[in-house]
Amino acid sequence: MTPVLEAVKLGKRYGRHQALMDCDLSIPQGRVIGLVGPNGAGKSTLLNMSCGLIQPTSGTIRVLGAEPAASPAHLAKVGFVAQDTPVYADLSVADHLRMGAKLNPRWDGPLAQRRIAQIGLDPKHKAGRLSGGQRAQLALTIAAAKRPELLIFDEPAAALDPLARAGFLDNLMEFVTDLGASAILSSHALPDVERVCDYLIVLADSRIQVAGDVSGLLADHHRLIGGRQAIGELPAGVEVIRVEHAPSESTAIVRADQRQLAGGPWSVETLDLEELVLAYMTRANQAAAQPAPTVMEAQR
Ligand SMILES: Nc1ncnc2c1ncn2[C@@H]1O[C@H](COP(=O)(O)OP(=O)(O)OP(=O)(O)O)[C@@H](O)[C@H]1O
Repeated sequence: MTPVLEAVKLGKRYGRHQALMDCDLSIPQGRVIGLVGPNGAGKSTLLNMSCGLIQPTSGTIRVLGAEPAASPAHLAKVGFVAQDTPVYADLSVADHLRMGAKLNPRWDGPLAQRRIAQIGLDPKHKAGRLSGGQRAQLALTIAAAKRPELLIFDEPAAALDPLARAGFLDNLMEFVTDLGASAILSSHALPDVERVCDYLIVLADSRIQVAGDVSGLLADHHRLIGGRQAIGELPAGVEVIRVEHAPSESTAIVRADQRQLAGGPWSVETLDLEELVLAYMTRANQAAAQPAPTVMEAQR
């Protein structure tokens, strides 16, 4: 099956600043993908490129088997809700739906009307007077009524209170299920990602740190606790993501086959998604803080 998003050596440079570098991705269809990473990691850059709003400066990106925004038909297959869920302040809710119907060949009017009624939005209400939560719901409704194959959200629930956020994410999941669509959402809220996403991308320091099915990633990563020497001499093939030494014991977050770890002088524990993400973000942060090698060192 064609990947929903495929990137090869994808890069984006803004002037002298490299916002994305050497990103390789191949995401299967039908997933809810969480894109996480620290501020300035390049998440919006990747999402904007996926929608064709900005162009790569190196490498390639394909969305649903074609270049992003390759044609009007391709544009219709992708629903995008940008950061801060922008709306036209002077237009009413009903105007937004009319505009959606005009611009989108597969517009599902009944779905849009039903949703607006369900969330209690007054069609006559000016969008500029909606609360952050109502605006997010309007934007979600418009994106879903396009009946896209892929929904892309840049921090969709950032401005919402916990209850509104839970409602918004439930609605998002309903849509994804009803439409049989894939969804990519960037978020800083790791519990949200853990709740709704089955595929994870950690982006930090302009690079993909790790990507894959959440269940597979959780099965492949472990917390090892043991003596400093044992944790310092792990078997070959065990990838250490993060290690911390305390006076009494050391802890390592590792990627390894469970069998490689059996019988060692350490205890093996499972990780949750938050710990896994933080381990990769910390590693990227530490790597970025290392001074660049001198020409002599690099040549050695
Ligand atoms: N139009 C632009 N011109 C110059 N630099 C930019 C531009 N857009 C983004 N950048 C820079 O590129 C880097 C990545 O930005 P981006 O917005 O993609 O990060 P992000 O991961 O979405 O961050 P956040 O979580 O804070 O929204 C940042 O250093 C940002 O300052």
